[in-house]
Amino acid sequence: MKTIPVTCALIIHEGKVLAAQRSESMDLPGKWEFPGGKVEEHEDPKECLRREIREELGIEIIVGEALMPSLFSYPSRTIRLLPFIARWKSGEIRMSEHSQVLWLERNSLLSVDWAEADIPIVQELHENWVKLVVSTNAEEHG
Ligand SMILES: Nc1nc2c([nH]c(=O)n2[C@@H]2O[C@H](COP(=O)(O)OP(=O)(O)OP(=O)(O)O)[C@@H](O)[C@H]2O)c(=O)[nH]1
Repeated sequence: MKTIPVTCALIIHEGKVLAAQRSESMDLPGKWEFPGGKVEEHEDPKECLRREIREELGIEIIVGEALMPSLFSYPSRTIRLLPFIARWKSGEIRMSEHSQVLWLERNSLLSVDWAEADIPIVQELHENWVKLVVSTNAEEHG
């Protein structure tokens, strides 16, 4: 089976990370994820992520460091999830696909029901919170 590349954004703002809940009309309904989506043919992953976030949340982001990809097989498909640290650049969040979003702190990061493919990424973020979140937050405040 073909592996599907999927980008996702760990959007850091005010020392928190944005998590989005998949709605009933999506697959994995009710599961939490980092927003993003499938990379189109010949598309640059960072460009894909900026496009997906614009479509799903209506905001512009600055895409930064790539984290370790997560390869995961669901019963019907195998995905390679490509996570990137990102910052909120402009716009107001308007959800077009998700049922809700939450800004999570380190101590609430493990409390939501993550999509299985996201778990290694969530763990990496939890372990490296200071490096990944606190330093991104410092950049945000220049
Ligand atoms: N965006 C995103 N998708 C994820 C994550 N974790 C995870 O397992 N997935 C899975 O990756 C696949 C692609 O996600 P998607 O539905 O957001 O992609 P898309 O918007 O391009 O899809 P579509 O245009 O086919 O509707 C889905 O099967 C989704 O369940 C995640 O953190 N972010």
